[in-house]
Amino acid sequence: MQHEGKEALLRTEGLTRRFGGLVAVSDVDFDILPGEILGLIGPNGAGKSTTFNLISGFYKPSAGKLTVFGENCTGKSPLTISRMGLVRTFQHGSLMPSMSVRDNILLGTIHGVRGAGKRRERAAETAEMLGLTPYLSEEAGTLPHGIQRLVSIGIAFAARPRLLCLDEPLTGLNQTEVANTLAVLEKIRDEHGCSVLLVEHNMKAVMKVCDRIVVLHHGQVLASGTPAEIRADKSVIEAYLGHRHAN
Ligand SMILES: Nc1ncnc2c1ncn2[C@@H]1O[C@H](COP(=O)(O)OP(=O)(O)OP(=O)(O)O)[C@@H](O)[C@H]1O
Repeated sequence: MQHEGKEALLRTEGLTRRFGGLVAVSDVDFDILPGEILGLIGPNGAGKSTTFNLISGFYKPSAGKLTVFGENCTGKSPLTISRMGLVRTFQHGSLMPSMSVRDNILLGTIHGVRGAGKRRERAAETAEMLGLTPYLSEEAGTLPHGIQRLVSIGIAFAARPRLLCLDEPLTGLNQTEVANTLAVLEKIRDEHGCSVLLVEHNMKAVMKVCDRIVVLHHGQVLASGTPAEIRADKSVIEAYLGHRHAN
């Protein structure tokens, strides 16, 4: 499948994951295109984390196919997939709190950059890009939450992925920190052509920054389209309202 001449960076076809009798993700098809920020949203329990774990190799699919950068990656390990250029963060942070920001970012260069000098250069460039230069020598765990979240993105981006997958990077951030992080994501996309997959509950932020959005509900794709299309989609509105009423 091509989208206006663009070949997908990532494609799922019939992606399915069962946990015993529960089908967490069922027959999910979607693409991520070069240079786009794709939002993956859905009410609690919709299957977002499971999908995220499937595409980064942390879970093996029960059925279906995963293609990353044109290669069949179904059942491949997280390390193989990350070395190909799909790098992820984790919901509860991906940093080493007792290490400096510099050493944390250096962790992200281990597989992709040869030589200590080049690694330090990459870490410095990454910090500059994310506005983390003033914090390079600070112990990461002592920094404000918003800065720690950026360091987690910095570790992932230091590998210069072609596809950066972020698991709820905005949780617990204030408005200024959210705006700052969204600006960083746009910079990563605009200056490096890196695509971003954003799994996120902050709907306002998703609507603002994403080029396209895929909505999951009960483990299936309920809708996909531009933010304007998703905002106007009756089935999406019902899924979220129903969910809110259920709680
Ligand atoms: N390891 C697991 N074992 C059993 N069931 C699981 C497991 N992981 C997820 N599930 C179930 O699969 C369904 C989808 O869960 P998932 O965590 O993917 O949803 P989510 O959209 O990420 O939710 P949230 O927004 O609350 O994080 C839920 O019913 C959940 O209870």
